[in-house]
Amino acid sequence: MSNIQQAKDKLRKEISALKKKFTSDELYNRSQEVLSVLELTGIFQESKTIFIYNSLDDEVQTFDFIRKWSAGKDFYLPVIEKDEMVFRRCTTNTCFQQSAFGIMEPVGDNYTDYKKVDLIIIPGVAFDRKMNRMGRGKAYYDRFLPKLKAPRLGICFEFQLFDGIPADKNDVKMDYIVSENELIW
Ligand SMILES: Nc1nc2c(c(=O)[nH]1)N(C=O)[C@@H](CNc1ccc(C(=O)N[C@@H](CCC(=O)O)C(=O)O)cc1)CN2
Ligand SMILES: Nc1ncnc2c1ncn2[C@@H]1O[C@H](COP(=O)(O)OP(=O)(O)OP(=O)(O)O)[C@@H](O)[C@H]1O
Repeated sequence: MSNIQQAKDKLRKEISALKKKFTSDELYNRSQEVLSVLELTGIFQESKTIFIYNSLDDEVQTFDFIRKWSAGKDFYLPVIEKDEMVFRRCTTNTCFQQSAFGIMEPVGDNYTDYKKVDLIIIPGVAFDRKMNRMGRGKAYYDRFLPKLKAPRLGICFEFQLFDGIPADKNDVKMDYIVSENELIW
């Protein structure tokens, strides 16, 4: 394993320990703060077709947010299919199926009209103020993002945001990062 991969794994463990200090209620409340910053941004307000994610317990919680905005915006969620990430529509009628990672993935057709996407909202384990992002170590987003021209907006809790994190040439940079306390672009 390279030095960068080792440094990333170490940081993943550190973040995982930090997250354990918060109850799920605290993470839910912080999620609401992060999302209220997101709602203030022009890029979110102006976007209609949005790629987002269905959160795991330790990520910014998106479930209520998607429902709240689903009348005015079209949301799509990731599905892992043959080790590739694809996106499917999420409406109030969508059926979900639990993936191997424990994520609820929409059932239905894959959406491939990538040029219509206005914004992609991306989870991460850690981000830095130079716009680097580190994920869960499977490179799904790093492989997917070059297919899309839409602005990339990372969302995270403040304790996941650093001045610098380990990054290499494959890591795709964010255009915006939003936390409870910061909006970076
Ligand atoms: N909410 C959400 N959905 C997503 C992602 C994500 O990061 N968050 N993905 C972004 O890629 C894709 C799924 N990728 C995932 C990759 C790893 C793990 C995971 O739980 N990994 C374990 C460690 C597994 C291991 O032992 O290697 C972990 O992080 O604890 C989950 C999802 C698509 N959907
Ligand atoms: N675009 C790519 N194509 C092929 N392999 C890649 C690509 N990006 C990263 N990898 C490899 O995949 C492995 C995991 O990468 P890395 O730790 O950067 O993932 P990550 O940032 O956590 O993933 P993700 O973007 O899915 O959240 C590394 O071995 C890395 O070299």
